[in-house]
Amino acid sequence: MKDELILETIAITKNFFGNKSSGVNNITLFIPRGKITGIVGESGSGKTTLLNLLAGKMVPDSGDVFFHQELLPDRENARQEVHRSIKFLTQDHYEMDLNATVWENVKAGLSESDLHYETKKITEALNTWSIQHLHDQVFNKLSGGEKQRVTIAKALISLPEVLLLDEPFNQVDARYREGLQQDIRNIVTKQGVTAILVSHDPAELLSMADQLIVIKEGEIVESGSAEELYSEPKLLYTALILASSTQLTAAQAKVCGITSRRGNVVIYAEDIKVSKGLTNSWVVNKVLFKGIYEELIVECQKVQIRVLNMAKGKYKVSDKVSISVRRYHEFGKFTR
Ligand SMILES: Nc1ncnc2c1ncn2[C@@H]1O[C@H](COP(=O)(O)OP(=O)(O)OP(=O)(O)O)[C@@H](O)[C@H]1O
Repeated sequence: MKDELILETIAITKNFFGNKSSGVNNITLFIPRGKITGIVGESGSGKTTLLNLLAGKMVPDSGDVFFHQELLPDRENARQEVHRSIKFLTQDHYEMDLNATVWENVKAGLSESDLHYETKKITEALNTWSIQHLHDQVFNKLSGGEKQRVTIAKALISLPEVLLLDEPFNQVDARYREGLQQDIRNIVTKQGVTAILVSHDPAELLSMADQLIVIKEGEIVESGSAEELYSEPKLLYTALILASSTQLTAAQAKVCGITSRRGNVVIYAEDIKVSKGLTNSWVVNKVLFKGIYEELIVECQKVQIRVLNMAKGKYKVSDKVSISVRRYHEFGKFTR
């Protein structure tokens, strides 16, 4: 069955100061209802601009945005229902009352019909987002992560149809982050909310997004399921942005035992195995601590590659090792 679309953009362009290298260019995009769409791209590629256009916070210079197949009105003129149906969650907390308490802020997210159940609804929301103990604290005095959880609680208390998330978890510490990601997933699957997520964390996008859109210089350059794009990236840009990896020329790849006909090789850190024995022609240059695993930088004939190593402590700097490459990706010289 075909996915029902909730938001569509047809050839939208937004340039700042007439500068064609900024903003977004000619983007046509279909957002399926009840799914998480992830948007990924290097800094300045236009991700936030695209979210602003989808939220009606910016008006495109040309092209149209449709919500439920109707032209999306801009926020200034928008009917209240559209405002309530599309929630935009940023880190600047622009919709929060900085001097009001957590309780008052979350209450401000309630729709009129929910006001009868005010206490019950707010208590539930505070519990869901683990902020019940902060209910009488002033918003401005909270930590970055606490502010973010209050902002999410307010945005979701009246169950919007679409939730736009711009780097929603990057101020939240690791202890809460996974829980919040799971909560957003649950809201999407159980309540049918549609989420659009911008993040710089590939692991977050790959684990959360049903479909991924890759943006470069304001244009969509690749899209597909998270798994597809990770396993079979068509572009060098996508491979480098989605995984911890090493990019090699054909000559450098030869040192790793790879004959490349296309000229550019990318090896994901997880696809290289390091061991002691056999040729031992590689040397461990660096051991990077990454928490539950390590990344090793190993070198041979001036070629350095990045290797994911789960056996923490097994290798130290200057150790001689052998490598075997399980999988690699090849790209043409001019593949962007
Ligand atoms: N209000 C604005 N006025 C002028 N230029 C802007 C404005 N907003 C964005 N831009 C420019 O448009 C381009 C895209 O910016 P945008 O914030 O959408 O990128 P991004 O992909 O979200 O970046 P980041 O990952 O760093 O947040 C950048 O070159 C930026 O400088």
